[in-house]
Amino acid sequence: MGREFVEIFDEWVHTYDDSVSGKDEEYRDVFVKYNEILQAVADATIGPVVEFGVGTGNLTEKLLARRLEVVGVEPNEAMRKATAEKLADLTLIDGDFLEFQAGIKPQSFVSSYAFHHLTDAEKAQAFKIYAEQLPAGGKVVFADTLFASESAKKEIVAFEQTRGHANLVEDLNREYYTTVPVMEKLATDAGFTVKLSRMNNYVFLIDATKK
Ligand SMILES: C[S@@+](CC[C@H](N)C(=O)[O-])C[C@H]1O[C@@H](n2cnc3c(N)ncnc32)[C@H](O)[C@@H]1O
Repeated sequence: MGREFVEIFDEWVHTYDDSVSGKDEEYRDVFVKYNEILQAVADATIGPVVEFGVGTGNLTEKLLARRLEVVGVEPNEAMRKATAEKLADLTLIDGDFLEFQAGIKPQSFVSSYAFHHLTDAEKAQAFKIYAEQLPAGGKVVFADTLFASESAKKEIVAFEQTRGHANLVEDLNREYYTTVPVMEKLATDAGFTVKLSRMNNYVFLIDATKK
């Protein structure tokens, strides 16, 4: 579920690691401090952990470096193949934020740069699923683009338009980037205490702990 954007990554898989390292001018601001952002997610995680939207495995590597038990969930076949080549021992399954058979009892659900593929209604559903599966003290740690408000989003989209970043503008309009107050409410309503911290001009760290 929420898989409507999966095919975009059939192409992007070939250049994704260039994008995150700042070589794609349009996305440079989105990926500012990429490695620190992923490290912040990994540092806030307790294992065993289910990671959604693994992509090319960059967050996974940081989780494994902490010696956490990880099950990767990735709906795009080309991304699964790229990550399996890098991390041969990783348990990596086809699935998504809402439908996954991880086969472990996780203490955390984590993700970076992917939760915006879900509508806000699907995000609410996801938090409920995680609340049911986690013990008290269990974590949801996501890094993703969020906007302070709908008007802040409009201003940023207009700014990117003026500087000719048409692909980024299309992405921001097409996918389900939500706001800080909405994300706080979705997590709180599902039974989490949530802390949001700004990581760059786009990305926030969402650190939620089950009550
Ligand atoms: C922008 S990439 C992020 C990759 C990696 N996590 C990172 O931080 O670089 C988004 C990833 O989410 C995956 N994805 C798309 N829809 C998804 C869904 N509904 N559930 C889980 N992952 C999804 C894509 O296939 C892609 O690998």
